[in-house]
Amino acid sequence: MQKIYIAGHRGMVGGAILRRLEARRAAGEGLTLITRTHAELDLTNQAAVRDFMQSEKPDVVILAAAKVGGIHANNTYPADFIYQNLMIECNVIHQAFAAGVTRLLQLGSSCIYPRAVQQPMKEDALLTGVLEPTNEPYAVAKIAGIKLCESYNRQHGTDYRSVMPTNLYGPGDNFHPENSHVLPALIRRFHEAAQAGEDEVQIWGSGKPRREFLHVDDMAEASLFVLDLDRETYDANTQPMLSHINVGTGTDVSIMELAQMVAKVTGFEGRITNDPSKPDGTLRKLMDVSRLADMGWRASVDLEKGLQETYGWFIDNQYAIRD
Ligand SMILES: NC(=O)C1=CN([C@@H]2O[C@H](COP(=O)(O)OP(=O)(O)OC[C@H]3O[C@@H](n4cnc5c(N)ncnc54)[C@H](OP(=O)(O)O)[C@@H]3O)[C@@H](O)[C@H]2O)C=CC1
Ligand SMILES: C[C@H]1O[C@H](OP(=O)(O)OP(=O)(O)OC[C@H]2O[C@@H](n3cnc4c(=O)[nH]c(N)nc43)[C@H](O)[C@@H]2O)[C@@H](O)[C@@H](O)C1=O
Repeated sequence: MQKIYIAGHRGMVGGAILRRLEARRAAGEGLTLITRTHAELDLTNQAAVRDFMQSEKPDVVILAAAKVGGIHANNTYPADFIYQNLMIECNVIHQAFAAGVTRLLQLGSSCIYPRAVQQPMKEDALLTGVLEPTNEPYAVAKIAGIKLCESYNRQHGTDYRSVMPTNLYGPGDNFHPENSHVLPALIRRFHEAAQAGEDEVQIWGSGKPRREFLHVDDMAEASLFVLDLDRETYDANTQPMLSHINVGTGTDVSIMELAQMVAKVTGFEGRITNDPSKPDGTLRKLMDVSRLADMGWRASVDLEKGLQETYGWFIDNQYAIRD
C-alpha cells in the first residue's frame, strides 16, 4: 500500500491529479491518498508542516500547492508570490525529507526560463539569462524549488523530481477578472460581453505575445507519468543539476488568435480591441518537449476541444470564482 500526499488537491492541477489517483484506487491499486485543505494546513507554516509530515509519514509527495496567478497578479503582489512559494517549497521539501519521503514530484513553471531565450525552450536554458520582470519573483521561487530537489538528491540520495508546465487551463481554473491567467479571463469576458450583447471586447496588451496552452488533464497525466518512471529512467533522461522536465504541447498561438477562438466558442460576434496600458510580458513561451516525448509521453487534448469543454465547465460553475 502506497501512501501519497497531494498538496494543493483543491486547485486546478492538484484536483485533476487527485481524480486520476482516485480512479486508480477504484481500479484496485493499493493507494492511500492524503489531502489537507489550505485551512487545515497552511504550507507556509513550518511547524505545522513538520507535525503533519511526521504524523502521516507519506511514501510519496506531490507538490501542486502554490500561490498562482496571471501576469497582473504576479506584477501586483510580487512579495506574496516569492514569499509564499519559497516557504511552501522549503517546508514541504525539507519536512518530506525529514519524515523519510523518498519520492517527491514538484510543479514549477515555464516562466523559469530567461525572457529572451531561444524558442522552443529547452531544459538546459535554465539560468542562462535575465528573467521576465512581470513574474521574476515567482520564477525565482520556482527555480529554487528545482534546486531544492536537486540538492536533497545530491546530498541525501532522495528521488525528488520536477516538472515544468507551460500555461495550463481547464475545469477548476480560476476565472477571476484581474488575477487569473489569460485563457480563463477571456472566457469570462467574452461570455459576459456575448450575454450583454456588447459590440467590443478589449484584450490586454498588444495581442502579439505567443503562448502554449496545455489542458489540465494532460498535465495531470504527465505528472503521474513522470512520477511513475523508475529511477534509472528518470536519472538517465535528466542530469543531477538539470533535473527538471518540460511539459507542454509543443505548439503555440498568439493571444489575438486565442481571443478569436474564445470569441467563437462563447458566441461573441463583435470587435476585439487592445488595451496597450496592460503588459505583454514575455513575447514568446514555447516549450521544447522532446525530453518527455523521448520517454514516451505526448499531450493529447486539442486546444479547440479543450476550450469548448472548459467553457462548458465555466457555464456550469459560474460562481466558482476565486479571490
Ligand atoms: N495554472 C497555470 O497556468 C500554471 C500552473 N503552474 C503550477 O502548477 C501548480 C498548480 O497550479 P494550479 O492548480 O493552476 O493552481 P491553483 O491556484 O488552482 O491551486 C493551487 C492550490 O494550492 C493551494 N495553496 C496555496 N497556498 C497554500 C498554502 N499556503 N497552504 C496550503 N495550500 C495552499 C490553494 O489553496 P487555496 O486556493 O485555498 O489558497 C490551491 O488549492 C502550481 O505549482 C503552479 O505554480 C505552472 C504553470 C502554469
Ligand atoms: C503561467 C504563467 O502565467 C503568467 O505569465 P503569462 O504567460 O504572461 O500569463 P497570462 O496568462 O496572465 O498572460 C498571457 C498574455 O495574455 C495577455 N492577456 C490578454 N488579455 C488578458 C487578460 O484578460 N488576462 C490576462 N491574465 N492576460 C491577458 C497578457 O497581457 C499576456 O501577454 C506568469 O505571471 C506566471 O504565473 C506563469 O508561470
